[in-house]
Amino acid sequence: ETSADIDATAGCLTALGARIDFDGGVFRVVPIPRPVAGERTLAVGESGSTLRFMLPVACALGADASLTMAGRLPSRPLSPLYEELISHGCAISAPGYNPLRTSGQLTGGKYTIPGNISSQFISGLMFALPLLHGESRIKILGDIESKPYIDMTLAALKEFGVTVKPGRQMYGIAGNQQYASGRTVTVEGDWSNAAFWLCAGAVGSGEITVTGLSTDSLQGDKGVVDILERFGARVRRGGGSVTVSRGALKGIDIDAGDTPDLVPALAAVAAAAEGTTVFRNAGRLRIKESDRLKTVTETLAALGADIAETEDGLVVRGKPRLGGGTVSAHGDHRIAMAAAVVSSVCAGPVTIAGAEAVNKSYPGFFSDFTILGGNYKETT
Ligand SMILES: O=C(O)C1=C[C@@H](OP(=O)(O)O)[C@@H](O)[C@H](O)C1
Ligand SMILES: C=C(OP(=O)(O)O)C(=O)O
Repeated sequence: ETSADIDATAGCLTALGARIDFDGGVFRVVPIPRPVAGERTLAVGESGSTLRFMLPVACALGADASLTMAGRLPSRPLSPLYEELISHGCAISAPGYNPLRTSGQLTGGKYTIPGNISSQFISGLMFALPLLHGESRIKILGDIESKPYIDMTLAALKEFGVTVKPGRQMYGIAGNQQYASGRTVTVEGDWSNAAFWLCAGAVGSGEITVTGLSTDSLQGDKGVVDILERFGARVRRGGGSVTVSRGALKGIDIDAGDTPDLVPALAAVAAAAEGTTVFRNAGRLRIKESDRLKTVTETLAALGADIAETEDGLVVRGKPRLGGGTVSAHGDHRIAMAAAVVSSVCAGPVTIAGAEAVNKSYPGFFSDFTILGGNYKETT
Protein backbone atom coordinates (compact mmCIF):
# COMPACT_ATOMS: atom_id res chain seq x y z
CA GLU A 1 0.00 0.00 0.00
CA THR A 2 1.03 3.60 -0.32
CA SER A 3 0.91 6.37 2.29
CA ALA A 4 -0.02 10.06 2.25
CA ASP A 5 3.63 11.07 1.71
CA ILE A 6 4.12 8.63 -1.18
CA ASP A 7 0.82 9.76 -2.72
CA ALA A 8 1.94 13.38 -2.41
CA THR A 9 5.18 12.68 -4.26
CA ALA A 10 3.42 10.72 -7.00
CA GLY A 11 0.82 13.52 -7.26
CA CYS A 12 3.54 16.18 -7.69
CA LEU A 13 5.27 14.19 -10.42
CA THR A 14 1.91 13.73 -12.15
CA ALA A 15 1.30 17.49 -11.91
CA LEU A 16 4.62 18.01 -13.71
CA GLY A 17 3.45 15.69 -16.50
CA ALA A 18 4.62 12.20 -15.49
CA ARG A 19 2.10 9.39 -16.01
CA ILE A 20 1.91 7.22 -12.93
CA ASP A 21 -0.36 4.34 -12.09
CA PHE A 22 -0.35 2.13 -9.03
CA ASP A 23 -1.77 -1.34 -9.12
CA GLY A 24 -1.15 -4.40 -6.98
CA GLY A 25 1.78 -2.84 -5.16
CA VAL A 26 3.48 -1.80 -8.42
CA PHE A 27 4.04 1.75 -9.64
CA ARG A 28 4.37 2.27 -13.39
CA VAL A 29 5.96 5.60 -14.22
CA VAL A 30 6.23 7.31 -17.59
CA PRO A 31 8.72 10.18 -17.18
CA ILE A 32 7.93 13.90 -17.28
CA PRO A 33 8.01 15.20 -20.89
CA ARG A 34 10.06 18.38 -21.33
CA PRO A 35 9.72 21.29 -21.57
CA VAL A 36 7.26 21.72 -18.72
CA ALA A 37 5.03 24.54 -19.99
CA GLY A 38 2.17 26.36 -18.24
CA GLU A 39 1.40 26.72 -14.56
CA ARG A 40 1.45 23.63 -12.37
CA THR A 41 0.13 23.05 -8.86
CA LEU A 42 2.06 20.57 -6.74
CA ALA A 43 0.33 19.45 -3.53
CA VAL A 44 3.17 18.35 -1.26
CA GLY A 45 0.88 17.79 1.74
CA GLU A 46 2.80 17.54 5.00
CA SER A 47 5.78 15.80 3.48
CA GLY A 48 9.12 17.52 4.09
CA SER A 49 10.92 15.19 1.74
CA THR A 50 8.36 15.79 -1.04
CA LEU A 51 8.72 19.56 -0.70
CA ARG A 52 12.50 19.54 -0.46
CA PHE A 53 12.86 17.08 -3.36
CA MET A 54 10.20 18.52 -5.68
CA LEU A 55 11.09 22.21 -5.29
CA PRO A 56 14.62 21.82 -6.72
CA VAL A 57 13.32 19.42 -9.39
CA ALA A 58 10.62 21.92 -10.44
CA CYS A 59 13.33 24.63 -10.54
CA ALA A 60 15.61 22.43 -12.68
CA LEU A 61 12.72 21.79 -15.10
CA GLY A 62 12.15 25.55 -15.31
CA ALA A 63 8.54 25.02 -14.23
CA ASP A 64 6.07 27.71 -13.19
CA ALA A 65 4.87 25.91 -10.10
CA SER A 66 2.86 26.52 -6.94
CA LEU A 67 3.61 24.11 -4.12
CA THR A 68 0.80 23.82 -1.60
CA MET A 69 1.73 22.66 1.90
CA ALA A 70 -0.28 21.31 4.84
CA GLY A 71 0.13 20.88 8.60
CA ARG A 72 3.32 22.21 10.12
CA LEU A 73 5.25 22.07 6.86
CA PRO A 74 5.13 25.81 5.99
CA SER A 75 7.02 26.55 9.20
CA ARG A 76 9.65 23.79 8.83
CA PRO A 77 13.03 25.07 7.53
CA LEU A 78 13.61 25.64 3.83
CA SER A 79 16.65 27.88 4.21
CA PRO A 80 19.31 27.82 2.91
CA LEU A 81 18.02 25.56 0.10
CA TYR A 82 15.61 28.36 -0.71
CA GLU A 83 18.33 31.06 -0.96
CA GLU A 84 20.57 28.78 -3.05
CA LEU A 85 17.78 28.15 -5.57
CA ILE A 86 17.15 31.90 -5.81
CA SER A 87 20.80 32.75 -6.28
CA HIS A 88 20.95 30.19 -9.11
CA GLY A 89 18.19 31.70 -11.23
CA CYS A 90 14.76 30.99 -9.73
CA ALA A 91 12.22 33.44 -8.34
CA ILE A 92 10.59 31.89 -5.28
CA SER A 93 8.06 33.42 -2.88
CA ALA A 94 9.33 33.92 0.66
CA PRO A 95 9.51 30.82 2.89
CA GLY A 96 6.36 30.37 4.93
CA TYR A 97 4.18 31.52 2.01
CA ASN A 98 1.64 28.88 1.19
CA PRO A 99 1.54 28.07 -1.65
CA LEU A 100 5.18 28.60 -2.42
CA ARG A 101 5.58 29.78 -5.99
CA THR A 102 8.61 29.24 -8.20
CA SER A 103 9.43 30.36 -11.71
CA GLY A 104 12.59 30.69 -13.77
CA GLN A 105 15.28 28.24 -14.85
CA LEU A 106 17.81 26.90 -12.37
CA THR A 107 21.44 27.06 -13.48
CA GLY A 108 24.52 25.04 -12.53
CA GLY A 109 27.30 26.24 -10.23
CA LYS A 110 28.27 25.94 -6.59
CA TYR A 111 25.56 25.25 -4.02
CA THR A 112 26.51 25.58 -0.36
CA ILE A 113 24.42 23.72 2.21
CA PRO A 114 25.11 23.11 5.93
CA GLY A 115 25.07 19.39 6.77
CA ASN A 116 23.07 19.72 9.97
CA ILE A 117 19.66 21.13 9.03
CA SER A 118 18.13 18.51 6.75
CA SER A 119 19.71 15.89 4.50
CA GLN A 120 16.61 16.37 2.34
CA PHE A 121 18.09 19.66 1.01
CA ILE A 122 21.10 17.74 -0.26
CA SER A 123 19.06 14.83 -1.65
CA GLY A 124 16.74 17.28 -3.44
CA LEU A 125 19.67 19.04 -5.12
CA MET A 126 21.15 15.67 -6.08
CA PHE A 127 17.92 14.74 -7.89
CA ALA A 128 17.71 18.10 -9.67
CA LEU A 129 21.23 19.25 -10.59
CA PRO A 130 22.06 16.41 -13.05
CA LEU A 131 19.22 17.76 -15.25
CA LEU A 132 20.91 21.17 -15.76
CA HIS A 133 23.09 22.10 -18.73
CA GLY A 134 26.07 23.22 -16.67
CA GLU A 135 27.96 21.26 -14.06
CA SER A 136 27.38 21.77 -10.35
CA ARG A 137 28.96 21.17 -6.97
CA ILE A 138 27.24 20.83 -3.64
CA LYS A 139 29.55 22.07 -0.90
CA ILE A 140 28.64 20.78 2.55
CA LEU A 141 29.42 22.91 5.59
CA GLY A 142 30.20 20.97 8.77
CA ASP A 143 29.23 17.39 9.53
CA ILE A 144 26.35 15.72 7.70
CA GLU A 145 23.59 14.42 9.95
CA SER A 146 21.10 11.83 8.63
CA LYS A 147 23.89 10.82 6.20
CA PRO A 148 22.42 7.39 5.41
CA TYR A 149 19.56 9.17 3.59
CA ILE A 150 22.10 10.81 1.28
CA ASP A 151 23.73 7.46 0.61
CA MET A 152 20.28 6.07 -0.29
CA THR A 153 19.77 8.96 -2.71
CA LEU A 154 23.16 8.31 -4.32
CA ALA A 155 22.28 4.62 -4.72
CA ALA A 156 18.90 5.47 -6.27
CA LEU A 157 20.55 7.86 -8.75
CA LYS A 158 23.13 5.24 -9.68
CA GLU A 159 20.38 2.71 -10.30
CA PHE A 160 18.98 5.12 -12.90
CA GLY A 161 22.35 5.81 -14.53
CA VAL A 162 22.97 9.23 -12.96
CA THR A 163 26.41 9.94 -11.52
CA VAL A 164 27.26 12.10 -8.52
CA LYS A 165 30.92 12.15 -7.46
CA PRO A 166 31.51 12.33 -3.72
CA GLY A 167 34.56 14.36 -2.62
CA ARG A 168 35.77 15.96 0.60
CA GLN A 169 32.79 17.96 1.98
CA MET A 170 31.64 18.18 -1.64
CA TYR A 171 29.58 16.37 -4.27
CA GLY A 172 30.38 16.96 -7.98
CA ILE A 173 27.53 16.65 -10.50
CA ALA A 174 27.96 16.78 -14.29
CA GLY A 175 25.18 18.49 -16.25
CA ASN A 176 23.09 17.10 -19.14
CA GLN A 177 22.58 13.74 -17.50
CA GLN A 178 19.56 11.62 -18.29
CA TYR A 179 17.63 9.36 -15.97
CA ALA A 180 17.35 5.92 -17.53
CA SER A 181 13.78 4.76 -18.04
CA GLY A 182 12.42 1.28 -18.45
CA ARG A 183 14.06 0.01 -15.24
CA THR A 184 12.43 -2.28 -12.73
CA VAL A 185 13.33 -1.63 -9.12
CA THR A 186 12.15 -3.31 -5.97
CA VAL A 187 11.54 -1.02 -3.02
CA GLU A 188 13.07 -2.35 0.19
CA GLY A 189 11.09 -2.99 3.34
CA ASP A 190 11.01 0.18 5.45
CA TRP A 191 13.17 -0.12 8.56
CA SER A 192 11.69 3.07 10.05
CA ASN A 193 8.22 1.49 10.08
CA ALA A 194 9.59 -1.89 11.15
CA ALA A 195 11.28 -0.19 14.12
CA PHE A 196 7.92 0.32 15.85
CA TRP A 197 7.20 -3.43 15.87
CA LEU A 198 10.76 -4.36 16.80
CA CYS A 199 10.53 -1.97 19.74
CA ALA A 200 7.08 -3.37 20.63
CA GLY A 201 8.71 -6.81 20.70
CA ALA A 202 11.35 -5.48 23.09
CA VAL A 203 8.81 -4.19 25.63
CA GLY A 204 5.81 -6.47 25.09
CA SER A 205 5.06 -9.94 26.34
CA GLY A 206 5.46 -12.00 23.16
CA GLU A 207 7.86 -12.42 20.31
CA ILE A 208 7.46 -10.19 17.24
CA THR A 209 8.90 -11.07 13.84
CA VAL A 210 9.12 -8.52 11.04
CA THR A 211 9.74 -9.97 7.58
CA GLY A 212 10.75 -8.35 4.29
CA LEU A 213 13.76 -6.48 5.68
CA SER A 214 17.15 -6.24 4.04
CA THR A 215 19.96 -6.48 6.58
CA ASP A 216 22.51 -5.07 4.11
CA SER A 217 20.25 -2.08 3.43
CA LEU A 218 21.67 1.44 3.27
CA GLN A 219 18.81 2.60 5.51
CA GLY A 220 20.33 3.97 8.70
CA ASP A 221 17.26 2.90 10.66
CA LYS A 222 18.29 -0.75 10.35
CA GLY A 223 20.53 0.29 13.30
CA VAL A 224 17.46 -0.22 15.52
CA VAL A 225 18.41 -3.89 15.81
CA ASP A 226 21.84 -3.19 17.32
CA ILE A 227 20.35 -0.60 19.64
CA LEU A 228 17.71 -3.06 20.89
CA GLU A 229 20.46 -5.61 21.51
CA ARG A 230 22.36 -3.00 23.52
CA PHE A 231 19.19 -2.42 25.58
CA GLY A 232 19.22 -6.15 26.34
CA ALA A 233 16.31 -7.26 24.15
CA ARG A 234 16.49 -10.77 22.69
CA VAL A 235 17.08 -10.52 18.96
CA ARG A 236 17.32 -13.11 16.18
CA ARG A 237 17.98 -12.16 12.57
CA GLY A 238 18.32 -13.99 9.33
CA GLY A 239 16.67 -14.58 5.97
CA GLY A 240 15.30 -11.04 5.70
CA SER A 241 13.51 -11.15 9.01
CA VAL A 242 14.16 -9.99 12.55
CA THR A 243 12.56 -11.41 15.70
CA VAL A 244 12.58 -9.48 18.96
CA SER A 245 11.34 -10.37 22.42
CA ARG A 246 11.82 -8.90 25.84
CA GLY A 247 15.08 -9.37 27.77
CA ALA A 248 16.37 -7.69 30.92
CA LEU A 249 16.26 -4.15 29.50
CA LYS A 250 18.86 -1.68 30.81
CA GLY A 251 19.17 2.01 29.95
CA ILE A 252 21.83 2.99 27.38
CA ASP A 253 23.37 5.99 25.63
CA ILE A 254 22.08 6.62 22.07
CA ASP A 255 23.51 8.98 19.43
CA ALA A 256 20.58 9.82 17.14
CA GLY A 257 22.52 11.97 14.64
CA ASP A 258 22.03 9.61 11.70
CA THR A 259 18.75 8.02 12.74
CA PRO A 260 16.39 10.70 14.05
CA ASP A 261 13.24 8.80 13.02
CA LEU A 262 14.01 5.99 15.49
CA VAL A 263 13.82 8.21 18.56
CA PRO A 264 10.05 8.08 19.31
CA ALA A 265 9.96 4.25 19.19
CA LEU A 266 13.23 3.91 21.13
CA ALA A 267 11.98 6.36 23.76
CA ALA A 268 9.10 3.94 24.37
CA VAL A 269 11.67 1.18 25.01
CA ALA A 270 13.71 3.49 27.26
CA ALA A 271 10.58 4.17 29.33
CA ALA A 272 10.43 0.45 30.14
CA ALA A 273 14.18 -0.20 30.63
CA GLU A 274 15.76 -0.22 34.08
CA GLY A 275 18.03 2.79 34.66
CA THR A 276 18.69 5.84 32.55
CA THR A 277 18.72 6.16 28.76
CA VAL A 278 20.21 9.29 27.23
CA PHE A 279 19.45 10.35 23.64
CA ARG A 280 22.08 12.74 22.25
CA ASN A 281 22.60 14.64 19.03
CA ALA A 282 18.89 14.74 18.30
CA GLY A 283 18.30 18.50 17.97
CA ARG A 284 16.84 18.11 14.47
CA LEU A 285 13.85 16.32 16.03
CA ARG A 286 12.55 19.77 16.89
CA ILE A 287 11.96 20.51 13.19
CA LYS A 288 10.02 17.38 12.24
CA GLU A 289 6.22 17.05 11.94
CA SER A 290 6.13 18.24 15.54
CA ASP A 291 8.87 19.33 17.93
CA ARG A 292 9.50 15.69 18.66
CA LEU A 293 11.71 16.20 21.71
CA LYS A 294 8.82 18.09 23.29
CA THR A 295 6.01 15.85 22.01
CA VAL A 296 7.74 12.54 22.88
CA THR A 297 8.34 13.96 26.37
CA GLU A 298 4.74 15.15 26.79
CA THR A 299 3.29 11.91 25.45
CA LEU A 300 5.34 9.51 27.55
CA ALA A 301 5.11 11.70 30.66
CA ALA A 302 1.29 11.79 30.33
CA LEU A 303 1.35 7.97 30.46
CA GLY A 304 3.46 7.99 33.62
CA ALA A 305 7.04 7.84 32.27
CA ASP A 306 9.95 9.71 33.86
CA ILE A 307 11.30 11.67 30.89
CA ALA A 308 12.85 15.08 30.36
CA GLU A 309 14.01 16.92 27.27
CA THR A 310 17.43 18.52 26.96
CA GLU A 311 18.40 21.02 24.30
CA ASP A 312 19.31 18.30 21.81
CA GLY A 313 18.07 15.11 23.34
CA LEU A 314 16.13 13.24 26.00
CA VAL A 315 16.82 11.68 29.38
CA VAL A 316 14.52 8.78 30.23
CA ARG A 317 14.48 6.90 33.55
CA GLY A 318 12.70 3.62 32.99
CA LYS A 319 9.93 2.07 35.07
CA PRO A 320 8.67 -1.51 34.96
CA ARG A 321 5.09 -0.40 34.31
CA LEU A 322 3.42 2.82 33.19
CA GLY A 323 -0.11 3.98 33.93
CA GLY A 324 -2.07 4.94 30.82
CA GLY A 325 -4.21 7.91 29.90
CA THR A 326 -5.03 10.23 27.03
CA VAL A 327 -2.36 11.68 24.77
CA SER A 328 -2.33 13.71 21.58
CA ALA A 329 -0.54 12.54 18.44
CA HIS A 330 0.33 16.23 17.88
CA GLY A 331 -0.33 15.69 14.16
CA ASP A 332 2.77 13.51 14.06
CA HIS A 333 2.65 9.93 12.76
CA ARG A 334 5.66 8.80 14.76
CA ILE A 335 4.21 10.12 18.02
CA ALA A 336 0.94 8.22 17.40
CA MET A 337 2.86 5.01 16.68
CA ALA A 338 5.16 5.40 19.69
CA ALA A 339 2.12 5.89 21.95
CA ALA A 340 0.60 2.67 20.60
CA VAL A 341 3.88 0.79 21.25
CA VAL A 342 4.13 2.07 24.81
CA SER A 343 0.55 0.98 25.54
CA SER A 344 1.91 -2.56 25.89
CA VAL A 345 3.64 -1.55 29.14
CA CYS A 346 0.70 0.49 30.47
CA ALA A 347 -1.56 -0.84 33.19
CA GLY A 348 -4.55 1.12 31.88
CA PRO A 349 -5.81 1.96 28.40
CA VAL A 350 -4.15 4.57 26.22
CA THR A 351 -6.28 6.97 24.17
CA ILE A 352 -4.48 8.63 21.26
CA ALA A 353 -6.24 11.74 19.98
CA GLY A 354 -5.48 12.29 16.31
CA ALA A 355 -4.20 8.74 15.76
CA GLU A 356 -5.05 9.05 12.05
CA ALA A 357 -1.70 10.90 11.78
CA VAL A 358 -0.27 7.43 11.02
CA ASN A 359 -1.63 7.81 7.47
CA LYS A 360 1.38 9.98 6.64
CA SER A 361 3.72 7.01 6.47
CA TYR A 362 1.85 3.88 7.57
CA PRO A 363 -1.94 3.77 7.04
CA GLY A 364 -2.05 0.05 7.92
CA PHE A 365 -0.38 0.61 11.29
CA PHE A 366 -3.40 -0.10 13.49
CA SER A 367 -4.50 -3.14 11.51
CA ASP A 368 -0.99 -4.56 11.94
CA PHE A 369 -1.26 -3.65 15.63
CA THR A 370 -4.28 -5.98 15.96
CA ILE A 371 -2.47 -8.79 14.09
CA LEU A 372 0.14 -8.60 16.85
CA GLY A 373 -2.46 -8.91 19.60
CA GLY A 374 -3.05 -5.23 20.29
CA ASN A 375 -6.62 -4.13 20.92
CA TYR A 376 -7.93 -0.81 19.79
CA LYS A 377 -11.20 0.83 18.97
CA GLU A 378 -11.85 3.99 17.08
CA THR A 379 -13.79 6.72 18.86
CA THR A 380 -14.84 10.10 17.61
O1 LIG B 1 15.36 11.71 2.93
C1 LIG B 1 14.39 11.39 3.62
O2 LIG B 1 13.37 10.87 3.11
C2 LIG B 1 14.39 11.64 5.09
C3 LIG B 1 15.50 12.19 5.70
C4 LIG B 1 15.54 12.47 7.15
O3 LIG B 1 15.33 13.85 7.35
P1 LIG B 1 16.46 14.87 7.89
O4 LIG B 1 17.65 14.77 7.03
O5 LIG B 1 15.77 16.20 7.76
O6 LIG B 1 16.78 14.48 9.31
C5 LIG B 1 14.45 11.70 7.90
O7 LIG B 1 14.35 12.14 9.23
C6 LIG B 1 13.12 11.88 7.21
O8 LIG B 1 12.10 11.26 7.93
C7 LIG B 1 13.17 11.25 5.84
C1 LIG C 1 9.56 11.30 6.15
C2 LIG C 1 9.23 11.94 7.24
O1 LIG C 1 8.91 13.22 7.29
P1 LIG C 1 9.24 14.45 6.34
O2 LIG C 1 9.49 13.94 4.94
O3 LIG C 1 8.00 15.28 6.44
O4 LIG C 1 10.45 15.08 6.94
C3 LIG C 1 9.16 11.21 8.51
O5 LIG C 1 9.06 11.81 9.55
O6 LIG C 1 9.20 9.99 8.48
